[in-house]
Amino acid sequence: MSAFGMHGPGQLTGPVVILGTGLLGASIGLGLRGRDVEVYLSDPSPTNQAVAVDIGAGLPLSALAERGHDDGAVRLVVVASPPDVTAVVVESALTTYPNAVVVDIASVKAGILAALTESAARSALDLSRYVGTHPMAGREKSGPVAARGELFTSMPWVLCPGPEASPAAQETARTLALDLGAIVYEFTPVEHDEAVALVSHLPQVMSSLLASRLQEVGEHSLSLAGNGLRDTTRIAASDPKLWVQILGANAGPMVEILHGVRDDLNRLINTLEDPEAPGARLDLAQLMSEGNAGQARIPGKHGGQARSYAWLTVLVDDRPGQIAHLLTEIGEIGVNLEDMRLDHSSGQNVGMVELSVLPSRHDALVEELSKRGWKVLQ
Ligand SMILES: NC(=O)c1ccc[n+]([C@@H]2O[C@H](COP(=O)([O-])OP(=O)(O)OC[C@H]3O[C@@H](n4cnc5c(N)ncnc54)[C@H](O)[C@@H]3O)[C@@H](O)[C@H]2O)c1
Ligand SMILES: O=C(O)C(=O)C[C@]1(C(=O)O)C=C[C@@H](O)C=C1
Repeated sequence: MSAFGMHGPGQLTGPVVILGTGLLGASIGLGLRGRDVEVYLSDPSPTNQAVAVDIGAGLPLSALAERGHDDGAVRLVVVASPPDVTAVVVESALTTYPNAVVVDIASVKAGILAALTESAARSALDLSRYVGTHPMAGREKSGPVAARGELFTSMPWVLCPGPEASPAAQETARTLALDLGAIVYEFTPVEHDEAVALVSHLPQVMSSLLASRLQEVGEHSLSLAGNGLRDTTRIAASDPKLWVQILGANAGPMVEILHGVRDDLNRLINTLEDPEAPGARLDLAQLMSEGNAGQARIPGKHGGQARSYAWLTVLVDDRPGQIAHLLTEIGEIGVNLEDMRLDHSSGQNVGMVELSVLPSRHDALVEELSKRGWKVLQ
């Protein structure tokens, strides 16, 4: 596995065809249109296709011929369909667009390459033009309405070329990812599936398991929900149809990891059943510090080393223009924001803007914002 740095934007040339215009397909279309690449969109759902066109992710595929192109002119096809139909859609794209590189972006990779390899053994399928890829960027929402052109900025994008993928096809796939601002990694399909089982699929399962505990709880208890619960359950809102396919296609690596989680849960249950037993407190401390050690290993933005940021909270009146005003003032103060979260206290006309900055800039920002009349909580 290896990682590649960024190059200047806008090197990909069209026409590009995107098959599947949901969250990911429409986000890729928006990102490419932002770089003036010619993009054509197709989706079996007329509504998803029309919405993607309306938000500016590209033109309907029917416009390809109207613009004087035949199928042979298409340079790149991005397959952004659900995982279970991806191999079939890739196969048909390789046939329909004889000169195009075809990439897919499905969340699991080994099964798709295996299905295509099997088809190629029976037919004249040209897998030198196919590269499996996976942008490690998404949202808990689906469909083109949730699409964002900047979704991929500074996020990992994995290339998983099969043995037949030509160097030119791999270069096109890499250029797509880099043009959309991603950091490119190269993994084998099997390495990829094992890695995402831990860093993507386990978090989804844990979040869903946790949130499912909330189904029966009374509203009285739920009214105490704070950020701990929100932070750990955001992705429990993800699309079940997509995740049934992802988990089903990566069952082997998941089962191995879940056995380890089960062992840890058993250990915790045993400890809590007798919290006064000798060594019990030490066990709990060890569990927490093992979590600390794992969390500290998660890389920060831009694929760099893990880094901790300092947070501050600014209270803003809940009226239009306040957040824009705050951000303008932070720009004037000259501090770079690393992250931002918004929250509202129920029943109060006040919003809370949580800002994260480099620790070395924290105190100066608190002081400057306070001087300018903002209410800052640290
Ligand atoms: N959601 C994420 O966070 C995320 C992140 C990275 C990769 N992915 C992968 O991207 C792909 C798309 O996911 P999404 O989140 O955009 O889902 P989505 O449900 O938002 O969009 C999927 C789209 O594919 C269309 N579609 C269905 N059958 C099709 C077919 N045969 N041909 C072409 N299009 C078809 C659907 O109508 C829909 O518009 C999936 O393979 C998923 O694994 C998702
Ligand atoms: O941020 C989110 O909503 C995601 O969960 C995105 C996420 C992930 O990072 O695990 C989920 C699945 C995809 O295959 C890729 C990205």
